[in-house]
Amino acid sequence: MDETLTPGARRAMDRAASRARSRGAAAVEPADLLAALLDEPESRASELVAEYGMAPQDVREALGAARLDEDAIEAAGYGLLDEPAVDSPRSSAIRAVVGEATARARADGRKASVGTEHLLAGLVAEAAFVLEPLRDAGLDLDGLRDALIRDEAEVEPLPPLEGPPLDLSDSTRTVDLARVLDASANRAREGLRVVEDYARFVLDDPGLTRRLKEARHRLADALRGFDPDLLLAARDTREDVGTHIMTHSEQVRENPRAVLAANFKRTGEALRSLEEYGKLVDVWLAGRFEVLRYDVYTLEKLMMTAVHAYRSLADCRLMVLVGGLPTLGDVTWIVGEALAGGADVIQLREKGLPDRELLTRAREVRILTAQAKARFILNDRPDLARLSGADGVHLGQDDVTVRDARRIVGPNLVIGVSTHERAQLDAAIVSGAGYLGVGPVFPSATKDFAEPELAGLAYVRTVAETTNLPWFAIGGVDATNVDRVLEAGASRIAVSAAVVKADRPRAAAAALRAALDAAADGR
Ligand SMILES: Cc1ncc(COP(=O)(O)OP(=O)(O)O)c(N)n1
Ligand SMILES: Cc1nc(C(=O)O)sc1CCOP(=O)(O)O
Ligand SMILES: [Mg+2]
Repeated sequence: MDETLTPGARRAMDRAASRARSRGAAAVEPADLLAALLDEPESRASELVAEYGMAPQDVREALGAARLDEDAIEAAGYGLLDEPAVDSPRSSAIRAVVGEATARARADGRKASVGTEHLLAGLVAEAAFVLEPLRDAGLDLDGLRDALIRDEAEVEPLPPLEGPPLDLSDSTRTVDLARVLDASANRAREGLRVVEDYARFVLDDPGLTRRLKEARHRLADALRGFDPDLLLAARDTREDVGTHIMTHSEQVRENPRAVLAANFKRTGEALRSLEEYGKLVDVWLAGRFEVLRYDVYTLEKLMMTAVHAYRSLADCRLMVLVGGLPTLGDVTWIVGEALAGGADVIQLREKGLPDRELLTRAREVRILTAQAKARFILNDRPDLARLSGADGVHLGQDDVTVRDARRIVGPNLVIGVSTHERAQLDAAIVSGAGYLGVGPVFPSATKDFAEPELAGLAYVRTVAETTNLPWFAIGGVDATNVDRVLEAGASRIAVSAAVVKADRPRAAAAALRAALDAAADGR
């Protein structure tokens, strides 16, 4: 480790590593660090979070952290680390967080020590997606961000301004204002473009790209409210003192995700500047920047959720839904066969089992999937998904909403949503779904659908053209028709009967896997 931590920050990093280990995760993630920071109520990070609306124990509860870990540790047979886990692998997100924290500590003039408040600032700056869901539970995230993420250039307090406020009848002052607006307009335009490039080229997501493009056009439209000649005439980039000031955190970007996070931040700040200084020109116009700023916050949340989902499901292609089996032994056997055949996601879909029995089965599937490095999704039940340490939960149109489920499962679990038509697809994406079920493609032996309810291959084609969020074609898919599903644009499928009711489940899964892999190689 190259950064120097205060004892409190070091304890937090060690606890984060223990939490990651107890989840069976390969690397420490931002949510591990957040929960670990709040384990000590006396830490500066805990005090700050309490100051901005949430008691640390409420945050942990909202994250599902403390109980989840204890249950997962117990269920998976892991022990908490006795030794400090300072050398545990860190995800790229955590590295960005610690890099930012180190830069913040330096800016505070405390070269020798990164404190818990700097780690919290790093999380707010580089991994805001773990804190976003806490807004619903009462966290004033904007206040916390304002308190922690001051511009480093601002650390040296400026002397108070003397003299009268901006006088727009004075032409010099008009030029000053025009310079502010021009610079902020450029920052907002550029920031949005960088973010759009991420949606377009990294996520390859047509829906998100379109929404960002629309936001860029709305910005351009609002900017027409200012006199363009005046803004251009006031531009004086060579003499702008700000162009020569580069902070450490502006120079270092660890990965494309860090570029994305920094540019959302930059765009939000520039829009705030346009809004505030715009009030001196036209209050109504200022309101348009405010609306745009909130839209950008929503897009930030959607995109960060998508990035998280891509990362957790990027390589997954074959989901097998397991359910309707008489005993735990049957479940264990089928899951083992499906995994051996190449399933990389197991969804436990049991209807009507007593909760306790369902949780026992879920915990068993969690252990089997973790051993095989596969994902585990629980159908219908966010509460039991959290208790069993699942990677995610699947919700249908009649199940609890994504918003409500998020409050139960916390920020880390992926939430999948069933969609059967275009309107549901759009709504699921906006709701923050991490992946989608797309079907029913064909009549199913597992679930009854009336003929008009079949979404068919046409819907598969629509989804393929609309989003690049991970999605699974589902409903009657088997070895006889999988090629048609793949030709329609699917690259992932979810099946039940084709594997669970097969004479040789392992071979059935392997045949589907081979078809999926062949299609992926051909693309
Ligand atoms: C991947 C996937 N897609 C769709 C569903 C169906 O969910 P839902 O509509 O809630 O129906 P039930 O499975 O609960 O009967 C799914 N489970 N998985
Ligand atoms: C549970 C379920 N949901 C669907 C949907 O379209 O939302 S299709 C389906 C059944 C999936 O099982 P099988 O592969 O045996 O048809
Ligand atoms: Mg359901």
